[in-house]
Amino acid sequence: MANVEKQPSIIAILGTGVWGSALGKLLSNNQHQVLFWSRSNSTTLTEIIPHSSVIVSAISIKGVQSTINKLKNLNLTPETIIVTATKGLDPDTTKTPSQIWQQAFPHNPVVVLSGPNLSKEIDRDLPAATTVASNSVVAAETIQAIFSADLFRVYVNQDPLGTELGGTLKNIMAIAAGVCDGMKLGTNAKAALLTRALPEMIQVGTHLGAKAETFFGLSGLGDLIATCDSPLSRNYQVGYGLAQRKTLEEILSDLEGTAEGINTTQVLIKIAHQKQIAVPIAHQVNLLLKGKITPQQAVKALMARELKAEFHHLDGK
Ligand SMILES: NC(=O)C1=CN([C@@H]2O[C@H](COP(=O)(O)OP(=O)(O)OC[C@H]3O[C@@H](n4cnc5c(N)ncnc54)[C@H](O)[C@@H]3O)[C@@H](O)[C@H]2O)C=CC1
Ligand SMILES: O=C(CO)COP(=O)(O)O
Repeated sequence: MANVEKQPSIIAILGTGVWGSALGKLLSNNQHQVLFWSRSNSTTLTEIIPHSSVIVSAISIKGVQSTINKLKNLNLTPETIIVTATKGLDPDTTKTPSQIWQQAFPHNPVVVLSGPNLSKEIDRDLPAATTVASNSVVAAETIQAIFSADLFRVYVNQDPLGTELGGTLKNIMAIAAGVCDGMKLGTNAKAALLTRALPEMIQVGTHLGAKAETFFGLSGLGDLIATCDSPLSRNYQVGYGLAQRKTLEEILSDLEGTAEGINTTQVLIKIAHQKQIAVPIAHQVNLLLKGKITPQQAVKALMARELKAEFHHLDGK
């Protein structure tokens, strides 16, 4: 890590859901002053943004653009670092949250924070690691210093898109993993699913400009392992419920917080169609979410795919 001072900063957190609250707690424990904003509390953005050197967004994807629109009138200084912790894709533009933030604030450094970070475990002070990624190494190292703690280890990465897509795409795979466990398909099936999920994520990521190696890091493989193996994951819970033949409406009515994978699946299918990328697992998750197939039919379809070499470079396709 570069020689970045761990001085107390004033940090605005946008979104007071479970992730925004957990991030706020980490920062308060590091002696930073945390100012929270959410659409439902009485504090206004005008009251907190001008005082903050860092803005952390932990808003679900559906609220990112409207929150940015509110911030645009506030004349951010170009030194203000924007950190995005959202794991989703915009349904209208298919953009990632960091792309939306960067487009709105082209002169500000934008840092992606993503990793295997189930908020309930972090709230219980269990050890965890994450990645902060940016085109600005200085900004990423500043955020690394601000968040790092005895129980929260932060790595820097220079591939913000790959870091963001790892955390976003694994939500689709977490739905599939929940289905797999809910159907009690066994350990072999789960291992096969997760192992094939990773190259599917890499295929999409590299088509969109991310580096393949990023997907082997905390934000890719790390988050895939965490979310696909934990009943704490809301996306996993969605898949588990589908395997029990609950409707999506029934599942969502019991769900605590946001399962971004539902929207991400739809957006990914759109991207995959436009760019002609094969996304077999996401395709089955999409059909399941839409109620067009049963979990059993999804398994059958994945098992019946055309036989092929394990790695693309082996058959040149
Ligand atoms: N909970 C977790 O363990 C983690 C969650 N994330 C990501 O962080 C994001 C937030 O997740 P959670 O806090 O878990 O969800 P949550 O459902 O608990 O909170 C969502 C937050 O977004 C805000 N929001 C939603 N729509 C909005 C709108 N139209 N305008 C303004 N604000 C709006 C809500 O008010 C709330 O503050 C998601 O993208 C999630 O994938 C990332 C890492 C870990
Ligand atoms: O991204 C997460 C953990 O890293 C949280 O997963 P869920 O959104 O599925 O709960």
